[in-house]
Amino acid sequence: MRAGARGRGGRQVGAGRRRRGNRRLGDYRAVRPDRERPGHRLGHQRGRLSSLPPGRGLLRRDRQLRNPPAKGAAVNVDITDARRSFRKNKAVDGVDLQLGPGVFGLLGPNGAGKTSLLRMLATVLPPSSGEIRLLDRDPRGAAARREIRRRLGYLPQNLGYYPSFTVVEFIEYFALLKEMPSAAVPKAVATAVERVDLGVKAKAKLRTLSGGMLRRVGIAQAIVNDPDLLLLDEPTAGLDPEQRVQFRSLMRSLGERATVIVSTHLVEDVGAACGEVALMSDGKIVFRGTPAELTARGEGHGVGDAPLERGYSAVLSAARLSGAQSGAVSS
Ligand SMILES: Nc1ncnc2c1ncn2[C@@H]1O[C@H](COP(=O)(O)OP(=O)(O)OP(=O)(O)O)[C@@H](O)[C@H]1O
Repeated sequence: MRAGARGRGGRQVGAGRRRRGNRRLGDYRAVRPDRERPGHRLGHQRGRLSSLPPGRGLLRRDRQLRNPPAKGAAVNVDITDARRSFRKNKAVDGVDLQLGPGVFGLLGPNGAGKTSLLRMLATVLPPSSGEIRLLDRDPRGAAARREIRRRLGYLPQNLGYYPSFTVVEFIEYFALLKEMPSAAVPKAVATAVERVDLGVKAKAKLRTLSGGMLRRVGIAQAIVNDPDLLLLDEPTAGLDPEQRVQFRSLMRSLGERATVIVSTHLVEDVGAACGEVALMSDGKIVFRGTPAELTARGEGHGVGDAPLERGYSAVLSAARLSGAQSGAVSS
């Protein structure tokens, strides 16, 4: 741990900021889902890729994909028939998921519903219907939600940054939002900074950092409280290859104790870091298994340069065909 990562900004984050920050992190009741997308709007924003509309056809709900965690393991995520619509658009359309510790990859094309699912798990987007239990608590209760948020780490797709904050100040700010004991904050911040390999930039202002470095600051704020449930929405976007390799190793080590869910478009990240993977299409989970099982689905008929990409494209094509057929039957 480097001395440079010790915070001087903790005292600068006053109660007023903390109250405001809590609201911005997403109040279940205050969410205006039809108007607003990201949960965080703390400062200047980096652009978001616009989502394409979902493909045609919907698959039937796939209950046999349920695969409970090993007996005796903590069930940190337990969701049954979770749905979230934005007007007529079914962003999440009947998802069942039970997850214990480990690294779980979430794959799927643009608009498949990955971010919406993660936002529900992050308690910033209430489901339209269905049951969600996180860390053995029901997030509909205010006290339970607060406890979940203390033990949660969330890197949204678009995290806003205060440009004039230093790296340490920013991560400290999130540590305080997560209600960590103030005495524990400086060490936790220093550890998080080191884990994302930003020790040399600890005192740098955020406005001076590159996009990839900012993403690493985002990862650091997500892990500062050593969360039991870590949700990462495209964490490796903008990271260089060396940093991506380091990040995968960080995920594997975090996943030994916590439940880590990573939404990504990079199938190599899934192959290298995830014990299990789910593929979403049109709001549904259309595949769940190990990366090796996904690879096997592409043998002989997938499209792509890498074996895992062929598995991905084969499952997706089958799901789209099945969705189109069920759409044709019902119409
Ligand atoms: N706040 C919102 N208001 C209206 N529609 C939304 C909102 N959030 C998501 N959607 C829609 O829900 C669907 C799922 O979007 P979501 O962002 O969850 O997908 P995704 O799989 O994360 O996509 P990407 O890979 O492009 O990030 C899309 O059709 C999207 O346009």
